[in-house]
Amino acid sequence: MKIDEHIDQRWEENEEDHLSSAQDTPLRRDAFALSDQEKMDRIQENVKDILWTLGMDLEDDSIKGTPKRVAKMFVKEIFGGLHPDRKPTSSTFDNKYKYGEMLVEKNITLYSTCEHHLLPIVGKAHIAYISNGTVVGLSKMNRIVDYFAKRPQVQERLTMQIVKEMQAVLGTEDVACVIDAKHLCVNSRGIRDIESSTVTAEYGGVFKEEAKQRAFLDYIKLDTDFH
Ligand SMILES: Nc1nc2c(ncn2[C@@H]2O[C@H](COP(=O)(O)OP(=O)(O)OP(=O)(O)O)[C@@H](O)[C@H]2O)c(=O)[nH]1
Ligand SMILES: [Zn+2]
Repeated sequence: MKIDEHIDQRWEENEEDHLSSAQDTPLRRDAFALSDQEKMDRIQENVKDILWTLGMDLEDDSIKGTPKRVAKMFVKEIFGGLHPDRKPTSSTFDNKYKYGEMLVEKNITLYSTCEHHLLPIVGKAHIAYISNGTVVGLSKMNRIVDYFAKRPQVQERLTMQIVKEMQAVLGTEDVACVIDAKHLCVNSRGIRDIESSTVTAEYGGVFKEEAKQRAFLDYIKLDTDFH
């Protein structure tokens, strides 16, 4: 059986309704019909083909393991966050101590991959929220960033996905995220501007108010002009 027929057949067996929104990563409905191992086997052959086409000697000691390495890196590492099973479970707690101000988790290290060129995006994410009775373990914010970053991404979508997930976990709209990142597709090729970086922001609930945004940006000391 050809692999695509195989995917179709598995999809028929597992079909369930899937409502997607604008912030969702554009996945096909059969995205998880293949197992991780089947994906790695297939990608390994694809990478071998690319290297062979480029004229590389695949018998060379240093290169012969590359197709397998790249396949594993794609499926298990840099695109590992495509699979919903890998979404981190976020422990939440009652806000017993009644902390009512903004909580900011800043300078979260971010490594993602630009979906236009498959080159790295490297930067920092900053998240703020105001509890409405629930608080989340601090490290869970770093984990949420990492999960959504491990996909082919555009920075705008990544920023929105982080906010949407935090809102769902905390049961409040009052969540904000700012990302400041360098795109290697801009820095190392194409226009080759090593200095430029990209800042994106998503503000939910009370963070739509300018005063709250200012307070958040003050915490993270990002020099952003409003007008
Ligand atoms: N909006 C947005 N654009 C991105 C992001 N990452 C990369 N890009 C841009 O996607 C665009 C793709 O443009 P194309 O003209 O199709 O590709 P290209 O010919 O390689 O373009 P150059 O990079 O200008 O050489 C480029 O301008 C990238 O800078 C992102 O996260 N958000
Ligand atoms: Zn790019």
